[in-house]
Amino acid sequence: MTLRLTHTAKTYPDGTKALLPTELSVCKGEIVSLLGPSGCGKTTLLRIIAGLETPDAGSDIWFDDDNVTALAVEDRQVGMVFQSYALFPNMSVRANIGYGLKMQKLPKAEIDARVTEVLEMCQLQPFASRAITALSGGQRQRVALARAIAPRPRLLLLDEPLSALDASLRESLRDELAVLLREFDITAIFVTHDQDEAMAIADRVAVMSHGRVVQSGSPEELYRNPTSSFVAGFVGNAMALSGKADGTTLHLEGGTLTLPSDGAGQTVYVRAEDVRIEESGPLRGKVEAVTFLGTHYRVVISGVTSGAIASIHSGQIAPKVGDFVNMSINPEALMLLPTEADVA
Ligand SMILES: Nc1ncnc2c1ncn2[C@@H]1O[C@H](COP(=O)(O)OP(=O)(O)OP(=O)(O)O)[C@@H](O)[C@H]1O
Repeated sequence: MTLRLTHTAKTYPDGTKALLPTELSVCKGEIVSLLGPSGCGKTTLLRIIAGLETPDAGSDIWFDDDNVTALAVEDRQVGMVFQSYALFPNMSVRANIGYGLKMQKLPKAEIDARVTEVLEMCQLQPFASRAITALSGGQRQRVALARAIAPRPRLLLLDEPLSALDASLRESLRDELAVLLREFDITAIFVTHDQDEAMAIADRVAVMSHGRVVQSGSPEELYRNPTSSFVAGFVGNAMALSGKADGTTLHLEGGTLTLPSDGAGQTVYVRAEDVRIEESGPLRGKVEAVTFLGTHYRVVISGVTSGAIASIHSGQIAPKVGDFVNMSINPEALMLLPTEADVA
C-alpha cells in the first residue's frame, strides 16, 4: 500500500502546534522511520496516520486511492506495535496473536493457519502455548509484532517498539526487526529517537524537528549530505568547527584547514571518524579525555575550535590525557552548511 499525506497538521486544543503542515509519501513496501528528538511530533504524526488523532482541517491522508482522513481507526486496517507491548497477559501467545482475527470473525481453521504462519515467521513456535507473563521482553515484543501482522494490515505502524528493552537485546531485536519487516513485505512507519535504530531498520528516514519533517532520505543520504546543521548534528553527531573562512581556507584556533569550496556564510562540520590523529596533521590540540570502546578509542581534544572535538582513533595505542596531538581532516570530509540553518 502507498501512503500519502498532504498538508497534514495538528494543533492540540490547548494551542500546541505539534505538527506543522506536512507532506509525506511512503511507497508500497517501503519502511520509513520518523526520527527526531523528544517532542518534535513523531508520535502525533503516527497517531494521525493510525486514526487515533484527528488532524486539522485541510489535512488529507490517502491509503492508495482511498481518502481515509475521516475513517475511524478500526476501519483503516492498520497494525500497531507500541513500546508497551499492550498484550493480554493472561492469554497464551497463540491466543494473543489470534485475537484480532477472532474479532474479524474469521473461520477457526483460517485463524489457526494464519497464527501458525506468523508464529513461524517470528520464530515463536516454541512459545505458542506459553502465557505472556512467562516471556522475556524481547519475546513479548515479537508476539506484539506477530499479533499486529496476523490480520494482514494495509500498513504497519511501530512506535518506539524497542525502547523498553535493554541495550544488547535492543540491538539484536533491531536487526531481527529489519529482516522481518522485509519478509512481511509490508509498508511500515517506525517512530524512534535513536538514529542507529532508524538507520538499521529503515529504507528511508524522515528527520523531524519542531513539528516539521526537515529532511527525508536514505540513511546514507542523510549521513553524507545533510542539508541543515540540525540533521548533521542529529544524524551522526557532526561537530561544528568555528573559525574564520577565507575563501577555501578555514582558520581555526588550532591550525588551518582546506575547505572543499568557498566557506563564506557557511558553518563547517566534521564527524569524529574523519578527524585523524597523525603526526603530520595541520591541526594541533590537547587531549582532554580518552575512552576505550572495544573497536576504537574516542579521543576528546581541546584547543582546535571553540568547543572540544572528538576523534575516533582505531590504532592499538591511544594518546594520553594531557598529550598534545596533531590531526588532519580530508577536505572531502568537511560539510559546509548555511549558517542560518542553525535554527532548524
Ligand atoms: N494531547 C496533547 N495536548 C497538548 N499537547 C500535546 C498533546 N500530545 C502531545 N502534545 C505536544 O505536542 C508536541 C509533540 O508531541 P509528540 O508526542 O508527538 O512528540 P514526540 O516526538 O513523539 O515525542 P516523544 O519522543 O517524547 O514521544 C509536544 O510538544 C507535546 O508536548
